[in-house]
Amino acid sequence: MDVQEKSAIDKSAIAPRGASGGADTIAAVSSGSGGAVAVLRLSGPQAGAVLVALAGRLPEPRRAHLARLRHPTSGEVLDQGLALWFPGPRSATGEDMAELQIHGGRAVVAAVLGAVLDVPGLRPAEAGEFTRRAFLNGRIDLTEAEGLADLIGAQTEAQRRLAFAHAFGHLGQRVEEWRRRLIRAMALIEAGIDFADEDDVPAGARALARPEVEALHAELTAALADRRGALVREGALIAIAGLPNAGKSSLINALAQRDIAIVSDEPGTTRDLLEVALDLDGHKATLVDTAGLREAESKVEAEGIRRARARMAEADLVLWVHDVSAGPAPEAAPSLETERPLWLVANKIDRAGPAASAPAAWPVRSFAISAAGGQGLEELTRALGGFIATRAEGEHPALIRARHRASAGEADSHLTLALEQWERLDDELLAEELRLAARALGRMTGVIGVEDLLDVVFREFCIGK
Ligand SMILES: Nc1nc2c(ncn2[C@@H]2O[C@H](COP(=O)(O)OP(=O)(O)OP(=O)(O)O)[C@@H](O)[C@H]2O)c(=O)[nH]1
Ligand SMILES: [K+]
Ligand SMILES: [Mg+2]
Repeated sequence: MDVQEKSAIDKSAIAPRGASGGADTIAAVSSGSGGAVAVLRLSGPQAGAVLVALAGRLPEPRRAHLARLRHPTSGEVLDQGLALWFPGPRSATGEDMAELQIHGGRAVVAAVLGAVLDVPGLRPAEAGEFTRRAFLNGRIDLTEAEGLADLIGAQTEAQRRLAFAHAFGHLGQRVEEWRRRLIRAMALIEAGIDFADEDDVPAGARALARPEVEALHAELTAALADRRGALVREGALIAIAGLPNAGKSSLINALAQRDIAIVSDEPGTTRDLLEVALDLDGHKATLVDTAGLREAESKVEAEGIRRARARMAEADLVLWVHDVSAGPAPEAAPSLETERPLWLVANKIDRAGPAASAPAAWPVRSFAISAAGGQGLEELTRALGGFIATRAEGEHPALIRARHRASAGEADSHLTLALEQWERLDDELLAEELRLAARALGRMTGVIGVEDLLDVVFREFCIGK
């Protein structure tokens, strides 16, 4: 029986659109708009010929060469710039590639790109197509492609660091290592199937495989329990809660420095959840303003309160806002029916004076602020950034996206079943469970069965990447 999983995908089934036999040659501007220098990239079998047509000759591989760039048919000089030649397969996409660094002016870029695309057989690249070709040619795995998308989109320092590790193979290597170990365990069991009558196969092949499967199962379960990747990528969810009129909406407006929520002296102003994405001291967070918690006076308010409680139950942190001008903070932290981390934010210290601002002794962190006046907000922002940093720190987590968690979860459930039924399943069925687990892991890096996923992954890219 063949115990090796297919190690490469069937490329013909997922070749770039429009490809016939060999791929087309694609071209696009890969630099952002508006810079002094624009970078034009070409990939495909005609890249070298186009470079010769424009720059006069093929530069030495991977060396920048200053060249006059001419229109291939009219001979008109279009610009002077740097030409680079990256012969495949040792290029970013695995194909022959050319790069032109030209002046970034709109007219220059349009003229050079136009001249390139005038060459028969050349066409503009679709969004993410360079990266897609790199994946199809085995230069990167699917998790690395996602990492690149995240790196380009990273908005905070923590996201940049995570995406960088991700883009350069951290997750892919770990998952491939899991998969290889799984295939080894499967091979042991299948050896038992195929050669049961031969003497040299250890009788205890199954017994040898079990500790390895147990170890893998434990590692996968731990990776699934680790939510740090999601925390950095999606950001922390911070719910602002409290009694009506505590100043929750005032606080979200102050932290966002924008007028997001309606503030009024009427209790029960906020009904719907209001969310805003913020960069808190270099860390991404989503803040949610919620309806004040009390006995609802209307159906709409009751629904608002139900939503508030539901969102609080999911939050990484709840900020409990208390109006100190209305009396001292409650002696004990309010029961939220959930066990989320909770900080006390004593608000309106401008009104009550510093004496009243000292919050009651809660077993949590507390802050004294004025959402309206701005006091204490800087300290609160820094503490929130620190909270996210602490929760997200440590070695780079394995599972970052929902897609990764789904694959790992599927693998995990096959391993759980295999271990539970270990003695009852015959060799063939046991090996099948392990094979299904290996397949689920293979989908994460894209070595198998990812045709349906490619559009989802590569859609995130911009043109030229
Ligand atoms: N003096 C003072 N007033 C404040 C402060 N923060 C909020 N307020 C006032 O308190 C009142 C209620 O503020 P909101 O932000 O609407 O309170 P809320 O908690 O969102 O109220 P609901 O949405 O009704 O639950 C408004 O009149 C605000 O102007 C503060 O720091 N100092
Ligand atoms: K209010
Ligand atoms: Mg409000």
